[in-house]
Amino acid sequence: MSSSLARSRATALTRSCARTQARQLATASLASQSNLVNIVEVGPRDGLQNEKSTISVDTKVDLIDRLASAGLRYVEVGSFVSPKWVPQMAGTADVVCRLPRHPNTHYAVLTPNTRGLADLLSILHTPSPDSHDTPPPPISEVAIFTAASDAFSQANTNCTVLESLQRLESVAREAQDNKLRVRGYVSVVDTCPYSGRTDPGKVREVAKALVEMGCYEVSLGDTVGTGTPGTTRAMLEEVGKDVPVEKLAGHFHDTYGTAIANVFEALSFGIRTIDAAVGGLGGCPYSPGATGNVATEDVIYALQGSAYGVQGGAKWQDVAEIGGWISDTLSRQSTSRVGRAYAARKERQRRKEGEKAKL
Ligand SMILES: CC(C)(COP(=O)([O-])OP(=O)([O-])OC[C@H]1O[C@@H](n2cnc3c(N)ncnc32)[C@H](O)[C@@H]1OP(=O)([O-])[O-])[C@@H](O)C(=O)NCCC(=O)NCCSC(=O)C[C@@](C)(O)CC(=O)[O-]
Repeated sequence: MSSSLARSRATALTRSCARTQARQLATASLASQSNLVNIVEVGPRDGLQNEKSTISVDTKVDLIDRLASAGLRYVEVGSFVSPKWVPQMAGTADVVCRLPRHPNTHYAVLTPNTRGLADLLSILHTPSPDSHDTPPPPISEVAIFTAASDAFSQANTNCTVLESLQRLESVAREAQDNKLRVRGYVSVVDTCPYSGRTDPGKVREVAKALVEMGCYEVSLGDTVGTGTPGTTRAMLEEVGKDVPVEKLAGHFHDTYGTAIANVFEALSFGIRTIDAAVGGLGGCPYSPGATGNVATEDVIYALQGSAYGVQGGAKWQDVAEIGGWISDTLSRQSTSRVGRAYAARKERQRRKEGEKAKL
């Protein structure tokens, strides 16, 4: 065999070994991963921020209490953002002060800047006037958010992506100094409502920057809800080059009806944290035309009989009841397919029992 042929065979062998090794590593890492899915319930924040009617603090606290009682282990309860930008989040300070205590449920709030974080910290650090023994409100985490396009970042937070990352660095540092975990969001990972298709390379760059500033997890937001399993996979593969899958979460809006398919694509990629909103509530006020998040009850229902379970064991029926209640309270239709089917089934049963009682 000529030496150049031997060299090229050796190179091919090395490449094929490297590919096999990479495949084995990926399989081993997936196999060692739990198949339990963490659901981040964003209904009280992402869900309510876009509602037209005013929502009382009582209703918000009641919603959070019901969600935690149903077994949801992680609830985003509001945002310390400017009320001029997002009026529905104006009562977040009151919500935080009245949070129901559920020891197994983590609560988080969004803080877009140091002003928002300072408002949160002043609540956490001010002793309760009633009793010095009362522990501070149970907030263990903040979420910071930016985007993969300048146009969306400008519309949502009045600055470019780069400026937002600079702004968020001090928020992340200060939050960690105050023993709060930090979660990051990247919006418009599939399409931007102002500038069109998003470059997955930009998503990768921004997600990496968030991890570098200390985010334990980065949630990838298909804000507009245009993603398909194909585009979602391509974006995840790009981001996965710089951010380990254990640090990624999926956040899918359901505008084109592909959110559940995208959830399963993300799970098959190795992601184990999915954001969802009860009743399919939600939408970003700066994402015109986008509908709500994937419904929590739809995600839990779809996971039945699959290889995955739900961390905390929340039942889809309980979540559908809450989705029905909050939708009625807000005088809107639930967009959860499961919630609607469940309500229709209950209505049929009620009618049947009514007819039986008449006989
Ligand atoms: C970031 C800012 C504040 C910049 O807004 P700005 O106007 O550039 O801020 P500013 O520093 O110039 O301040 C302007 C005024 O706002 C006040 N202000 C300043 N900061 C705060 C604060 N934290 N809390 C309360 N007030 C605040 C500040 O005090 C001042 O008051 P004034 O002197 O005019 O009376 C603004 O753009 C903002 O609040 N944006 C929030 C937008 C938002 O909440 N969007 C929805 C959440 S993100 C989302 O939904 C997407 C996600 C996460 O779900 C994932 C996905 O689906 O993609």
